[in-house]
Formats: sequence, structure tokens, C-alpha cells
Amino acid sequence: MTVPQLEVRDVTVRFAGLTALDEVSFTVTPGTTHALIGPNGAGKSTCFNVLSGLYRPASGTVRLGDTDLTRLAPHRIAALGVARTFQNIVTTEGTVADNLMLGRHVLSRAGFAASALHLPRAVREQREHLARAREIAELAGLAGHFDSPVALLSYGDRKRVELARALCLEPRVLLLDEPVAGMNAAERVRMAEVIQHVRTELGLSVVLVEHDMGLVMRLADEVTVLDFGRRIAHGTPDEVRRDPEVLRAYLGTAAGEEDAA
Ligand SMILES: Nc1ncnc2c1ncn2[C@@H]1O[C@H](COP(=O)(O)OP(=O)(O)OP(=O)(O)O)[C@@H](O)[C@H]1O
Repeated sequence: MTVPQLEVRDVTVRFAGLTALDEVSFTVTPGTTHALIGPNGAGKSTCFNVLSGLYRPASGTVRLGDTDLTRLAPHRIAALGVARTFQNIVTTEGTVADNLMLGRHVLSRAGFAASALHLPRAVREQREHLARAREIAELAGLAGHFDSPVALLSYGDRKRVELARALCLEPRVLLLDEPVAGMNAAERVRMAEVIQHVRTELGLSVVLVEHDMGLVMRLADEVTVLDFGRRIAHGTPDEVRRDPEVLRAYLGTAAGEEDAA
């Protein structure tokens, strides 16, 4: 799998007078983890919504290699290899296998009628998708839960089902929106290991929005810092941690707020 560079150039998003993103630029180097951080309201979710096609920017571009994603619908962007998870768990029904097979649906070549009629090609394809879904479940640390109902899993496992479902699209870029939000310490460590493992095994790029600075420092190769919609810093985790603008932005927020989120 070749992973193209994801390039965000001068992206501006406005909501009725409020500039949520103000000419924000950053580049995600293929095969790396790029974290997007900043205090509450900095514009991180808005940026994710632009990357995944939910918002169209007033100006600026998002490119994956040579392909301009800026005005494409979310399903087109997903089909081009940019998959995302959401802050809140959306999966509640069916087994892990059912949910991962839904994720494979986009990649199915055999039509609905062929599948419904159990034509040989459709049956073979279904079997292949199931085998791949099982591999992805293992990658995401869900090997023992493949046939379990999602509703019976722990919170941490359910968050990893979301991750695995995004991986079922065979993405080249994975957008993770607060992957450890609401997790306890042990679940956070496990999720960090899984993200690292998945990135190494699949060679994809990861864009991470996260308030847990420990996780960001541990996983990110590069960090872009937003504050009030502007990019205020960019660099390695160490560079960003020592940046005076970043310290000012974070100290300006309520004490402990970032860790608690
Ligand atoms: N759909 C919307 N309509 C109007 N304003 C919005 C909308 N979405 C976001 N905003 C505003 O844009 C700004 C950036 O919000 P955004 O949610 O992107 O920040 P964030 O960095 O993700 O914050 P948090 O860490 O709290 O999730 C905020 O002032 C927010 O109130």
C-alpha cells in the first residue's frame, strides 16, 4: 500500500461571524502520526470535519497526494482512503463481526442481488471479507471478541471496535477523534499500544485529536497546535511542549481542564 501525503493548506472555516479555523496549514508525512492539539474550542473537531468532508471550508485546500479532497462528499473521501472514528461510540448493536462487516460493505464488489441470491462469486467475496475482518479484529486487540455482541463489551473494547471498523475501509489515513476519551488508565495504555501496532503493521498515516497529553507525547511524530482557530505552533512533541505560545495557550485555560477532558 502506498500512502500519499495529506496536505492541509490555508483552510478557513467560518460559522456566522466566528472564524473557527483561520488559514490553518499542516502536512501529514506518510506513515507518521500527526497530533492536532489545542485548548477547548481551538478548532480541532472543525478541522477533522473538514478532513472527512462534513464541512466545506470557505477557502483553502485538503489534498491526499494529487487528489483534491476539499469539496468531496464524506463517502467519496472515505472511499479514497481517509477513514475516521468519532468521539462518541456509535456502535451498540450486533456482534463485533457484524459491525466490521458493515465497514467492509463499501469495498464489496458483488451487488446486493448477487449477495442475496448467494451466487458463488458473492459467497466467495463474503468469505474473504470475513477473513479480513477477523484479521483486523486481531490487529485491534479484539481477537477473543469477534463473535461477541458489542453491547456486552467493556468501554475500552467498544472504542477499539470503532477503530477496527474504520480500519475495515483499508484506509491510507486514519483520523482518530479523541480515541481515549472516557477511558481509565489501563484502557488508555492498551489503546495507545493498539494504535502504535496498527500504524506499524499497516503502514498508514494517523491524524490524532486528543486532550490526553501523555498519549500525544507518546504516539505523535509531529504536533500541530491550534488556538482560537489559528495554528500557533508546530514541531516534534518535545519542541511543542517547550514552546512559549503553547504554554501560554494552555495555562490560559482552566487548570486541569485538558487532562480531565
Ligand atoms: N457547527 C457549528 N456552528 C457554530 N459554531 C461552531 C460549530 N462547530 C464549532 N463551532 C465553534 O467553532 C469553534 C471551534 O470549535 P471546535 O469544536 O472545532 O473546537 P475543538 O478544538 O474541537 O474543541 P473541543 O476540544 O472542546 O472539542 C468553537 O468556538 C465552536 O463553538
